[in-house]
Amino acid sequence: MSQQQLRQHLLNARASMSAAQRDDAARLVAEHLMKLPQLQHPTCIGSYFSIRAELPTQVLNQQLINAGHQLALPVLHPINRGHLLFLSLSESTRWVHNQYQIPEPELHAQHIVPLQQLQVLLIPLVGFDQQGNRMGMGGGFYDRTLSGWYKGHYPQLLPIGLALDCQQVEQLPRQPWDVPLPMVITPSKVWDFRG
Ligand SMILES: Nc1nc2c(c(=O)[nH]1)N(C=O)[C@@H](CNc1ccc(C(=O)N[C@@H](CCC(=O)O)C(=O)O)cc1)CN2
Ligand SMILES: Nc1ncnc2c1ncn2[C@@H]1O[C@H](COP(=O)(O)OP(=O)(O)OP(=O)(O)O)[C@@H](O)[C@H]1O
Repeated sequence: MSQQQLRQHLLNARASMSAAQRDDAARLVAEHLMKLPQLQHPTCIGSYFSIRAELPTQVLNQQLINAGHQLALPVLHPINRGHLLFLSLSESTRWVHNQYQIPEPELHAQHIVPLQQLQVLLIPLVGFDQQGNRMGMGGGFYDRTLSGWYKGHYPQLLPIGLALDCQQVEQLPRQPWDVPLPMVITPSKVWDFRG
């Protein structure tokens, strides 16, 4: 199976679940997440605005805000193509749609949160394997975001992939730029890939 066929296969698996099943899954993932030591005091968390059949994050995001965490959401970088910026959310955040029709906070330079300030980064997955290798939508956005982390630039940051159980495969082909995740959370389990 080619990379593109595998991505389509995993997207189909994800889409075959009902909205109610996905909501149940999101509740279980939120329970796992909220128990992590990193979330036991108010902190700064990068999250995402879920679309289509992704693990839903709207309820989870509100739960994190209610627990006192500061959230930052991804915005496609307007100049540095293929890169993401993370913008802090507030009650006055205005939303715009990006080129993929994903809602993102309106870009204001003063709302940019550098990765140095994030303790946790929640990452949408199309698939993941038993070594923590991930597959995304194919834009390389999170590969670029994670490359600095992989080099040790943000030692405080814990990247966590969020997924449905049906998104796990035994082994994904690993590209040179792929950064394996230290942790993935699915409804059934917290997958800790750290040595
Ligand atoms: N909710 C969410 N937000 C996210 C991501 C994500 O995967 N999920 N991203 C994760 O990287 C970034 C956006 N990357 C994306 C890359 C491709 C497509 C997508 O739908 N691609 C279409 C082709 C569309 C086109 O080329 O115009 C496709 O593959 O069918 C979506 C998001 C940042 N924000
Ligand atoms: N660190 C990087 N620097 C430059 N280009 C990169 C980097 N990481 C990935 N790319 C490019 O991005 C493209 C997409 O990579 P890939 O198919 O692995 O995306 P993905 O991991 O599925 O998507 P995403 O990271 O958006 O979730 C590749 O063609 C690759 O050349």
